[in-house]
Amino acid sequence: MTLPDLSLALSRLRAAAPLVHNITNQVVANVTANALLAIGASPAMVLAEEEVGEFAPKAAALVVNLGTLTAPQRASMHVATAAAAAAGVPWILDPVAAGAMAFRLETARSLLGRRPSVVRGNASEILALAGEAAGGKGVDSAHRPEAAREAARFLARQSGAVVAVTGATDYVTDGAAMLAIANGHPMLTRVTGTGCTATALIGAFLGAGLDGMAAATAGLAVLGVVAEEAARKATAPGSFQVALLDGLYTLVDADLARQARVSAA
Ligand SMILES: Nc1ncnc2c1ncn2[C@@H]1O[C@H](COP(=O)(O)OP(=O)(O)OP(=O)(O)O)[C@@H](O)[C@H]1O
Ligand SMILES: Cc1ncsc1CCO
Ligand SMILES: [Mg+2]
Repeated sequence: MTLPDLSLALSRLRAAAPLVHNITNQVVANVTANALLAIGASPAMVLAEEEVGEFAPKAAALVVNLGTLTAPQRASMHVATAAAAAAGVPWILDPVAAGAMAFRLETARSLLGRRPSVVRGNASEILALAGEAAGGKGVDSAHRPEAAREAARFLARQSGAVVAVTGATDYVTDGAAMLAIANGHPMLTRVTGTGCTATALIGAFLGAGLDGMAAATAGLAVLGVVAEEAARKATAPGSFQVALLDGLYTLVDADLARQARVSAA
């Protein structure tokens, strides 16, 4: 396939300033809200089962993240994704630790039936969803992304979603084409919620009207490019986290297009 054109992706996002509905975990709620504001989106964390069906149709995109899943949250996720699907609002699933616990795996599988536009996970999560390997070190991956490439392709074919598997190199597939994004920095693994941030950024690009392949590629390229610059400025996790947030705010289209290392894989 031709590579997604990232040259105007950021301008489109900033012009749209999409309202992004997040049902996410309690570790990263603040981090991802700040990342979405920095990139130019409007985040709202709306969780109650009584509210999500009203709110999801008003949003430009919905982000569903299983990181600190509880039974009430699961009920909210089913209401929100049904409402989003009915209203044509694109949504993205982050199946945090799906390989490590049965409740999450079962929840992720049932949500997959609600037709997410994108699923973004680490290698262990994607392998688990594809039924190929249980495990994961809690929320961290116990596998390399290369080990989950074909599982991602299988899962994309089976679910109809674009599947993104992250790690040192990220892979994005619609079940046929496969793209690699070779940006990023190991410091991303020393700050919590960078995968969740990747998912939220992809959600923002979906909300700006990009299709699943383009949104996933843009979101992952943005985070990777910004992380490289942040790692040049900061050499430890605390200052790196701040530099990452600043970089999301200062990044412009031309730098993204020049620094993104996206290729067919
Ligand atoms: N070794 C690495 N080198 C460069 N970039 C990396 C490396 N490992 C992960 N990344 C990047 O870090 C980000 C998060 O990916 P990761 O696969 O660690 O997510 P995750 O395990 O779901 O994270 P979390 O659950 O903590 O949010 C992605 O943008 C990915 O490209
Ligand atoms: C540390 C942690 N535990 C549950 S969710 C989360 C954030 C990274 O996924
Ligand atoms: Mg994760």
